[in-house]
Amino acid sequence: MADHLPEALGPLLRAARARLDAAALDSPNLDARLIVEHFSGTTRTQAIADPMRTVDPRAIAEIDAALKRRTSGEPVHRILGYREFYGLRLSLSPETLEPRPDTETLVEAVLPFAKATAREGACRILDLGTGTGAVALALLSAVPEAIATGVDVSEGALATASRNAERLGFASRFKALRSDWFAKVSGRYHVIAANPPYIPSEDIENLQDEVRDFDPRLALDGGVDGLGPYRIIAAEAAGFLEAEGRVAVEFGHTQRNEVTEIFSAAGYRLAGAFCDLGGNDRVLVFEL
Ligand SMILES: C[S@@+](CC[C@H](N)C(=O)[O-])C[C@H]1O[C@@H](n2cnc3c(N)ncnc32)[C@H](O)[C@@H]1O
Repeated sequence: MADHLPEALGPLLRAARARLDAAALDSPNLDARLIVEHFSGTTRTQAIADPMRTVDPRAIAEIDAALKRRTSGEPVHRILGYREFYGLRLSLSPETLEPRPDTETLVEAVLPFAKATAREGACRILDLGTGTGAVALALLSAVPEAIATGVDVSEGALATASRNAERLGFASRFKALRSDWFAKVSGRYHVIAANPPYIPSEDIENLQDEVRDFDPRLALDGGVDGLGPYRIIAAEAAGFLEAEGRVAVEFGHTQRNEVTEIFSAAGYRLAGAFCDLGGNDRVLVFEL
């Protein structure tokens, strides 16, 4: 029988943490806090300042259900329905990858160039495989003069990206485009950014359960060697790049040499290489 959850905020948090701890989850403290705060509408400060504050019974039932989903392996942000990325709250849907902190490296890698380009008059950004819109919307938040097109082959992902753009106040500067990479793209861009699927097909089964079972396969599977999307991007980007524009790609931390070779063979020069917060190779920026 499930434990009865207390109705006072402090004890409720402790009980939630104990349940997740007992299920041997990686971050029981953080997950318990996120779940309790989200469904009770309370803040960390309230939990500290007023731990005996009573939580509504309906919220307790929702917290109970969320804890059950979490202990059966569903990622905490799928349960909440959103994830923070570059300071923006992005809604998720079954068709979108959960944006990861590592991808903020891609935003940081092109930001100085995007800002400088915007100062000169215009900055058009193409975000290939936009998912929730994470990369495009983060860049729009940091470069107020920029406009962005988010491309995805998934209709569901594009609907989520458009909703995120609308809710964050970027709708007038963000366009969602359904396209198989460049197939329907037109015009020229100062920045072409992509975090494409890069897992080799045969490795998908060996991914962590939370990734394999909850992130869409379309967002993960990069083909036989995981490099298929890079070959397409390297072969076609030049036709959509402004003179002196930049192409920036995220990749798996063991793929730096292969990605470099693919872009070098297509005539690009390396303009920058960036590691993620864990010190792994993560992003390369190219110019023609
Ligand atoms: C790794 S996810 C990245 C999502 C988002 N940019 C992020 O960083 O959180 C890759 C994205 O590429 C999209 N995608 C896969 N194949 C595609 C294709 N052929 N053309 C356009 N987008 C594609 C997927 O739907 C998914 O949204």
